[in-house]
Amino acid sequence: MSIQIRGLTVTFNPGPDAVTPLENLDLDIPAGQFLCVLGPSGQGKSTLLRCVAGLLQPTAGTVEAHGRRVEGPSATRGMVFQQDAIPGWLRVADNIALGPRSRKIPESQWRPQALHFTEAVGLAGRERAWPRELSGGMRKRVAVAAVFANDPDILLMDEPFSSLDHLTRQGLHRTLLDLWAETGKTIVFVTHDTDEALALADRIVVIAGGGVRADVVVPFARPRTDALRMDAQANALRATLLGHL
Ligand SMILES: Nc1ncnc2c1ncn2[C@@H]1O[C@H](COP(=O)(O)OP(=O)(O)OP(=O)(O)O)[C@@H](O)[C@H]1O
Repeated sequence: MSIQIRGLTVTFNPGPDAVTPLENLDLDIPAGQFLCVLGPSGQGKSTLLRCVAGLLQPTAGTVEAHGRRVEGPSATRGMVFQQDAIPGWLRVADNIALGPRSRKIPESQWRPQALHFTEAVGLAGRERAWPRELSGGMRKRVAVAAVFANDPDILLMDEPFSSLDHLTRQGLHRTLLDLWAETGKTIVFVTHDTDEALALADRIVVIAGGGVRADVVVPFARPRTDALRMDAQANALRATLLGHL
């Protein structure tokens, strides 16, 4: 599902203490793209994602998903947050089934998908575990399986892996890229880490000063390995991006 953002402006606290992280921002995201949104702290990345999610109404401008105006949250747009947002009182399997169950989808429809994504994220055999019995990386795997099991068209991910160590994060990158390749969903992934964006994205936009400061295509084939850190073209792209941060 494609996303069109036109003239997006968000002002918090109108008046003398007004903050306007986004001002007249335009962005088109084609269906199936893996877009990373990069930017310095406090420049409106999360605000942008919340507008696309329908969790925040813009002060001006519009967000459209597949040609329809976003006016509130919808199951067609799934979110994964930085915090461990999975409910601690639900076992792994119930966490992964939470979305379709709460939408009253018949179990015969969601059960095979839930099992598939449980396996795909590497949690087969842990279905009856409680979140507190899992590592931080495994809890993230539950969150990723849960969002895919709810079958949104668009995945909005706000620094989902930033609390994880390098190796755990790399593992989750591989899992996410495999699931993205398999399902063809549109992903908007916010990060402040240039290397994470280069590892994941088809395209990277830098958000700063209210708008899109840079918009680059990432030309590297997948799977991308640590060798990318040594690659001259990747270094040039990294330098360009860092120059905008
Ligand atoms: N609900 C709110 N009320 C008032 N100001 C807000 C609110 N949400 C965000 N802001 C302000 O808007 C600006 C942009 O915040 P936002 O969280 O979108 O930035 P960000 O780029 O995601 O930052 P970070 O990388 O640190 O997460 C900041 O100055 C923040 O303080």
